[in-house]
Amino acid sequence: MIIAVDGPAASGKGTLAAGLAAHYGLAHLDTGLLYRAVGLAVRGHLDAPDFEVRAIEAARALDAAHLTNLRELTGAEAGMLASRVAVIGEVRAAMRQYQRDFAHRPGGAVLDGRDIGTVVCPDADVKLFIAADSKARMERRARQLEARGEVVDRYALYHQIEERDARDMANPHGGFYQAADAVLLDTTQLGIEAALQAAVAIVDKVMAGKVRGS
Ligand SMILES: Nc1ncnc2c1ncn2[C@@H]1O[C@H](COP(=O)(O)OP(=O)(O)OP(=O)(O)O)[C@@H](O)[C@H]1O
Ligand SMILES: Nc1ccn([C@@H]2O[C@H](COP(=O)(O)O)[C@@H](O)[C@H]2O)c(=O)n1
Repeated sequence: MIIAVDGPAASGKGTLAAGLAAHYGLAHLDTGLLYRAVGLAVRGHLDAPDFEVRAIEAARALDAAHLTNLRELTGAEAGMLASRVAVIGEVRAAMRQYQRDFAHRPGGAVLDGRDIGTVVCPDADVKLFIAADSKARMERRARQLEARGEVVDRYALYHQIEERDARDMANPHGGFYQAADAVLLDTTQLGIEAALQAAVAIVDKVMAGKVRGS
């Protein structure tokens, strides 16, 4: 079984994807980490004339060894850098096969990101699109950063999240929209456990429908 989980920044899709993977015994890939790793690899070259070339080279050279420094990868700077490299078509193309190979591994997988249900795995068995309002997402991200000792300016964080979402949605190479066959799950009013229960219920219902339809 392949489950695609897409949604905007800090909507909780990574938490849900990890929970679904544990529930169904599937492997999990947070595809945002791939873009974050490429972003960090070209940090300091944002205004250089060869920025795109460097980003494409970094994407082509990416492997699992670049995904280990989770503290740096999950920081705010990496998130902004990721959304800058994510608008480069060749960067996305370079990482597409890695994601598809992961998805099609024996035993199944859950992938979360922006374009999993639309571009990376249009053939996924179940597609979820996770939403939550901007204020809830900002508050979740603020608490996450504070829990690891960072000082948070909530006003700046809110605008960072909005700016990143706007860039992601306007990305002509991005595929960041709800797939026609994705189920929308709005978690604004749901805690982590309730959101996971709702996601499991959706997956079970979609898969039961497939069995009945086959
Ligand atoms: N339903 C929820 N209620 C409250 N907090 C939540 C909920 N879902 C996730 N969180 C918390 O919000 C923070 C962000 O969640 P998570 O990393 O899963 O989001 P994300 O959509 O994967 O973010 P990004 O794509 O920007 O990396 C985490 O600290 C997580 O524990
Ligand atoms: N499938 C994806 C995943 C991520 N991106 C870009 O990376 C940024 C960081 O992603 P997070 O999920 O870790 O927040 C995100 O803002 C996108 O620009 C992507 O394009 N496609």
